Amino acid sequence: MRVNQLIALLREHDLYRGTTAELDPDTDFATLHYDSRQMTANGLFVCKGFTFSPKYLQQAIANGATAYLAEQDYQVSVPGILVTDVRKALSLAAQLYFDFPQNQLFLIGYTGTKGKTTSTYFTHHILSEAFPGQVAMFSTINHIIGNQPQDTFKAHLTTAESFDLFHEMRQAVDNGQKILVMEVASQAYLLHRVYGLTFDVGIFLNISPDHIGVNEHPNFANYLLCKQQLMLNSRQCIINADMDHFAEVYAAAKVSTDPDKIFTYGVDDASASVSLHPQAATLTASAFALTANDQRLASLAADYHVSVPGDFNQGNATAAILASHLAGAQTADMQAGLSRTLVPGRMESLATQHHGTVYIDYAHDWGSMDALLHFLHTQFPDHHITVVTGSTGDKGEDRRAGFAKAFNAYADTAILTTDDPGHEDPRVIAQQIDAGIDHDKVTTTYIAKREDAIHHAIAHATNHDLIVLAGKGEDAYQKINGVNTPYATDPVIAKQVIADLEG
Ligand SMILES: CC(=O)N[C@H]1[C@@H](OP(=O)(O)OP(=O)(O)OC[C@H]2O[C@@H](n3ccc(=O)[nH]c3=O)[C@H](O)[C@@H]2O)O[C@H](CO)[C@@H](O)[C@@H]1O[C@H](C)C(=O)N[C@@H](C)C(=O)N[C@H](CCC(=O)O)C(=O)O
Ligand SMILES: Nc1ncnc2c1ncn2[C@@H]1O[C@H](COP(=O)(O)OP(=O)(O)OP(=O)(O)O)[C@@H](O)[C@H]1O
Repeated sequence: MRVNQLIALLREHDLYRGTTAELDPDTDFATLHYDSRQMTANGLFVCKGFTFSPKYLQQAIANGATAYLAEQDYQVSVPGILVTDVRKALSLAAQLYFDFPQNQLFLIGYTGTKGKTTSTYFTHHILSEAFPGQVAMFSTINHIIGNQPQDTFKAHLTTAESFDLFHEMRQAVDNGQKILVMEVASQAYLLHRVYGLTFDVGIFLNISPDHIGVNEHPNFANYLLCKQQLMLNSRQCIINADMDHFAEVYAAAKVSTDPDKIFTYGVDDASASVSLHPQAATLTASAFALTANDQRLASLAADYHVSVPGDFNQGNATAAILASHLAGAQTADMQAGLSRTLVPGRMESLATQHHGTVYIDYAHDWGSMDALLHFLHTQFPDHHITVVTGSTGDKGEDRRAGFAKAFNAYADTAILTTDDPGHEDPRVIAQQIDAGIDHDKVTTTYIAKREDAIHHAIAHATNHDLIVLAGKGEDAYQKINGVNTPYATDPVIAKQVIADLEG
């Protein structure tokens, strides 16, 4: 990466402030990195981060950095390129270093408080029907950058740091991928991980208060603003017409996108581009039909079957249908892809012979718990609903009261247990949830060990029961006092309990 090209790019974005010492304009950096431990010879080191320390720059120089990119002059032995915003500069530098891989991909990005992972999986499955072996995916669970076993690996963040994002995009392109579907967290815009990136399709699923607090968003307005950035940075937009703040999100989309390229969907909504008509829901799947109000989408008018239950998943599926259509998939691909998609830890259902149906679901805040329990309560009103859950420590304290609210509305029994307590006492977290529970409506028990809580719930259930194991999905750890303590996972434990009980 030539320094003069980098400076030109930084100037284009009005980020460049000068250098701390003379830098040969023909300097060609062999490496770029933001982690001193990864630095190698003739590299450009990027100084960024809440916990950044100048000693990292010294270490990077010792490892081969011949210049640095930063917001301040660190007065070290190598020259610095100074910028007004180093996170934006890192994103641009990464694009240049990896030769703008996004230009060789059809890019689909999902934002929303809930449903990003599920919709991303739906879209990946549909597009893989249409374009086998050519669809990359960056989700909270897995990244897929090619077709070899080593090209699928676990994610660290919902949206990766810009450098890692463009690195993986480059690998995906080199592996023959033509389309990328990815999740775009609000944090990604807050921390400029996707700065300078334009999506071919940006989808806004929904928004409800979450991720507000220390190290996240200062308030809801900032959370909404960050999420709206996806609309401002997408060539075509898809928006859920039924969500809160729809008008504001639509207005944001219109700032940069012709209304002809903004598509909406809603339940029984004749004014949306496509209208979703829910059909029969079963304990383990759901079905719906679409009608098109925008004649360009007439081919999407059809019946669809989704292998994961939940009315909210019909909305997620509709978003995926629209996004896949814009990427070139056919209706038959959508029907096949949706019927085959299972999302790890999201509405996974286990049928038993004598102990009801067990759901494993990632619901870990009020919005998701409410959506899940509302669905079960309204669709299966004759069933008894038992929820096994805790709430994470060290963050999201308002989730505790939110859980109680959802239980009061829709649950019969709550078994409070442990879920990533961090540095807090899980019993105290459970007491805080319990404090909001109306005990005339909801029978509540505390069982500290999650494995025992799951056993208790299933063992006491009959075929009249729906048991929801909420919050952990397929997480294989409990975060306790800063340590990821191994945990067998909810599905493994539930399957074992069912096998022990039923043989
Ligand atoms: C508070 C926060 O958002 N932190 C994120 C941020 O950290 P940062 O850039 O401030 O860097 P840092 O971890 O303080 O480290 C400082 C710098 O020193 C460098 N370093 C460090 C040690 C060393 O020896 N040498 C060295 O050079 C590091 O490489 C880094 O550049 O950028 C890092 C990537 O470069 C992220 O890993 C990190 O996410 C933390 C772990 C995190 O948990 N973030 C959450 C809030 C998050 O982003 N969540 C969203 C999902 C939200 C949703 O569900 O919607 C996500 O996208 O996952
Ligand atoms: N459209 C939706 N509306 C409300 N709740 C939903 C919706 N889609 C999924 N959920 C609930 O939210 C949980 C998380 O879903 P998913 O992982 O797809 O969302 P996400 O946006 O990736 O979430 P997170 O940001 O928490 O990782 C699900 O397990 C389900 O309970």
